[in-house]
Amino acid sequence: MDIMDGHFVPNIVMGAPVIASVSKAVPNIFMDCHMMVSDPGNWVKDISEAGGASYTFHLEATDDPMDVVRQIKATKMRAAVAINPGTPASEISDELGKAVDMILVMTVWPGAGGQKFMKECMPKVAELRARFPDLDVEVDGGVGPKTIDRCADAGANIIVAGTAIFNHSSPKDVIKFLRTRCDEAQERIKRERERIARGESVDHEIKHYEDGRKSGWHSGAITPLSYPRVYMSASKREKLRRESQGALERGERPTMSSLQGMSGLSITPAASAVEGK
Ligand SMILES: O=C(CO)[C@@H](O)[C@H](O)COP(=O)(O)O
Repeated sequence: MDIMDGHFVPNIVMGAPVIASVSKAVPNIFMDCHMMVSDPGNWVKDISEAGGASYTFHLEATDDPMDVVRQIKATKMRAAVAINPGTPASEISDELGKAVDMILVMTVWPGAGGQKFMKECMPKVAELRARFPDLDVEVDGGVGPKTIDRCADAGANIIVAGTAIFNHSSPKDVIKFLRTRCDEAQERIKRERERIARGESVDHEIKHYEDGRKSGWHSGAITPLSYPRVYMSASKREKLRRESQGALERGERPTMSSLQGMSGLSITPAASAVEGK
């Protein structure tokens, strides 16, 4: 459930009343609420009372993430923290990683469906999987059959997919495919981790992906050299971070067209996704 406030992101999509309606119409539905909002602490109570099961807030939207986690944990909801493409994984402290149930690594700039998957975010997934072996690590944005292997190999075990599912003639098959790839990769990562714990070596597997590029990492290793801590130049990271936090800090907001510019893709209107279903 994508909740957007038109401030943290340049788009507005539903709020607690819609969550409550869905909850009423589909009893016991598990609603993973991705709060793309400027003031994440403000909506915890409303979303919980509306039937939300998991509350994901953005690290860029708060100065006190631990306080937001405490507020979420005071309800029955699971707590999760999301990071934008410009935010390094190292911004997630050990304390925060241990306090949440899930970390969401955005693979597009939040604000709209139909954008291009940013594979540059994959090292962050691998880093977080290595630092928090038992945590749910979610990816969201441009994920589908063509990009799932990168996500699964890096260690993501929870997938959000919009266009790939709603625009397909057989959504069930796509869901099954994505799930199977993640489950297989998770088994492999667990085996690798066990071998590393026993002091055995693990081959550095280089994978060749459909876009002709290759990459690979020790997905189960915990040693700092096994995953890149810095995956972008410091200046690029700062630039991206400024863009991502601009709305809050300078009163500037990314626009729908700047979002398109960042991803390099056209944006699928939500209405056509629904029609596709
Ligand atoms: O939260 C977001 C974007 O803000 C995502 O959930 C996208 O809406 C996923 O859509 P696809 O990229 O899979 O089309």
